[in-house]
Amino acid sequence: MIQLKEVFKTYTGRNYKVNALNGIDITIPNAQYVSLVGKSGSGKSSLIKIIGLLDFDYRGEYIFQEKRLEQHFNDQIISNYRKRIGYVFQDFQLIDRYTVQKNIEIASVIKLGKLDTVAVENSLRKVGMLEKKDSYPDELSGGQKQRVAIARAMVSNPEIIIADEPTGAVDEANTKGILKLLEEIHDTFNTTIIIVTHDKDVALSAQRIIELRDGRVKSDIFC
Ligand SMILES: Nc1ncnc2c1ncn2[C@@H]1O[C@H](COP(=O)(O)OP(=O)(O)OP(=O)(O)O)[C@@H](O)[C@H]1O
Repeated sequence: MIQLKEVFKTYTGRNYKVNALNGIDITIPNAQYVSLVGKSGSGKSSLIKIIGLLDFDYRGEYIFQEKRLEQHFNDQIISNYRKRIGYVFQDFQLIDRYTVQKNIEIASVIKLGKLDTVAVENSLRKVGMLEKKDSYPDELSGGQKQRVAIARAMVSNPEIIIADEPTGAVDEANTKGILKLLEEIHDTFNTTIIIVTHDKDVALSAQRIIELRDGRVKSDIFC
């Protein structure tokens, strides 16, 4: 379970101060499939960076699987927590000069601290991309690249997948394929899925839709 209690995030610079999150209270039980929506600037990215343990500079409380996360945690502890989260990005963030397999292998080394060839093969199989393991990212369609990115997220067998606009750069047919894949992962492995989207249909594919406005939860609907 993920719990955020009264979370505030402020960006400050020499000439600016932006209150991006203004008291977020959210509980997401394990194995829930959630979409996070809201207008541009409403705080979605700020929120998933905190949930995804990519930003510790906030006020409030974050409880991750019953453990309160502390901002002074050292890198080793943080990376142990990050292993439990898989990230999927709109622009795939694959390394173009490496094959599909090598991309996943690198993630295995980073996330697991070792090359786990079985985990690499399994995650490519799960997303139906094992046959393309020797291809380079620029030989793949957008939908195929996103499948590889999902395989990369799966390599550490994460409890949570955070997907930031995963269908933002693919066409309608591939959007359906990616949503089906995320749904299968959710159903098969009980993975918690948090998907940020601007697309109403994508949002509706989730079990729950949380809408942010001005850094606050505007609505929280169970579908
Ligand atoms: N690094 C930063 N420095 C200063 N302000 C920032 C920074 N990142 C975000 N902001 C501001 O914080 C607010 C929330 O931004 P955030 O990126 O979280 O919103 P969002 O809902 O993800 O937007 P989008 O849909 O456009 O990605 C906005 O006013 C934004 O300008």
